[in-house]
This record gives sequence, C-alpha cells and structure tokens, in this order.
Amino acid sequence: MLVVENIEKSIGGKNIISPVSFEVKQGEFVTVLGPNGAGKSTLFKLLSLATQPTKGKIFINGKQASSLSSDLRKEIGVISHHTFLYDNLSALENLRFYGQAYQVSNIEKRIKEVLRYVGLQMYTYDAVRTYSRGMQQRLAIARAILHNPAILFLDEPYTGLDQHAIQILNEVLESLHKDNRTLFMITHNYEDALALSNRLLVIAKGRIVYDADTTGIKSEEFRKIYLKLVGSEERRV
Ligand SMILES: Nc1ncnc2c1ncn2[C@@H]1O[C@H](COP(=O)(O)OP(=O)(O)OP(=O)(O)O)[C@@H](O)[C@H]1O
Repeated sequence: MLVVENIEKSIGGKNIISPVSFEVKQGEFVTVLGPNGAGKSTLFKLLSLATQPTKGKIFINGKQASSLSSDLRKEIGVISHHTFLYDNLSALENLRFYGQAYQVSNIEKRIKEVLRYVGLQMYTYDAVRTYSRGMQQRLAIARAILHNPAILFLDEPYTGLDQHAIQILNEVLESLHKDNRTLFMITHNYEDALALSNRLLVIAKGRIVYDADTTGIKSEEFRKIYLKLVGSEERRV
C-alpha cells in the first residue's frame, strides 16, 4: 500500500528527515508520535505528496511518487489543520466542487454516501460557516474520502475539538479502520492513538525510533517507553 524507501529531507543544508524506511499494509491504522520538532509534519508532507524527498523513494499503491502527478494524488486523502472547505458554500456544494476536481463518478450518490458516513446528512444544504469545528472536521473527512483514496493521511485531526467532537471523530476513524481503509495519522493524543490504531511509530530527531503493534500495550506502559525513547525532549505525554 505505502512503501517508503530510505527517504531523506534536507532544508537549507539541515537534515530534517534522516534515512527512513517502512511499509504500511492495506487496512493498517498507523499513528506517528514524537516530540516537537521531531520531523512529523515534514514526514507527513512527504507522504501526502506536498513536498519531495531529497533522497529515497515513496510508492503508493504500487506507483512511485517521482513527480507531483495528479494521478497519484487520486490515491490519497489528506486531513490537516486546514479543512480545505469553502465557508460560504454548503456541504453539498463543497463536495460537488471536490468531486469534479477528482472526477468522481456518480457524484450525487457518492456525496449522499459520504455525508451519511460522517453523520452530516441533516446539514447537506447548510453553509459551512454555520458548522461547529467538529462538524467541519467531519466534513473534511467526507471530502477526503469522497474519491475513495487508497490511503488517508491525518495531521493532528484533534486540534481544536472538544471532548464530544473528539468522540465523534474517533467513531468515524474506527469505522474507517473497520472498513479496511488504510490510515496514517500524526497526533500528540497518544491515548486515542493507542485505542484506535493498530501500529505506533515514534519519530525523534528525524528518525523512527519505535515501530510496534499496539496490541496489549497499556497507556502507562507506553508512556514509560516513550519517555525513555525521547528522553528530556518532551514530558507532555
Ligand atoms: N521550511 C523549513 N525551513 C527550515 N527548517 C524547517 C522547515 N520545516 C521544518 N523545519 C525544521 O525541521 C524540524 C522538524 O520540523 P517538523 O515541523 O517536521 O516537526 P514536528 O515533529 O512536526 O513538530 P511539531 O510537533 O512541533 O509540529 C524542526 O527543527 C523545524 O524547525
């Protein structure tokens, strides 16, 4: 599904991502944790094709990301701090816009499906500016899965959400995982990460320092492992 081979990223002569290699299989839900400045966002930009590696190769669904081709973009869905939604347009209009850009077939039927999936069918015709932050995040998910991408990338999807919205987001993520979607999420929220995802990666100083299955790991146990790995860099977890 996703194959990362020795990717490196340098900016202004500074090495931000050291050679990193890993594979993500179909249906896996991988969460990446790490202290501030570890390189998580940079890795996210590389994998979601927003920037290119200085060295190394990325394959998504068997296709190499050699250039920023629109073909490969159809294989991915991206959720970040920015919702990529137009405030003055309704959910329906926003999704029609993206559906056309991604040449989604049977667009009206697909829009109904994704809005039902994220529980927003009642708000189809409402302008996005009237949505709460949590509803906007759910619509952002609907937008990101509209074209049925092979893999969904999420960068800090919990930012700005209250407990109720976090719970709803978790339910949507859980259904996506159950539906055998491939998910790759960056977060500081390690408790939800442990509960939802099936694999955890820890990145520190641009390197992967931990890569393991979440099965059976208790949150207190993981906290100790994490602090040992990242040392004094972060005491937040
Ligand atoms: N465009 C850039 N120019 C120069 N340095 C950069 C650039 N982007 C990132 N960096 C540096 O690369 C390192 C990793 O940054 P990155 O944003 O990927 O970390 P992060 O793990 O996402 O951090 P945070 O948790 O704070 O968001 C940091 O030292 C940062 O200052």
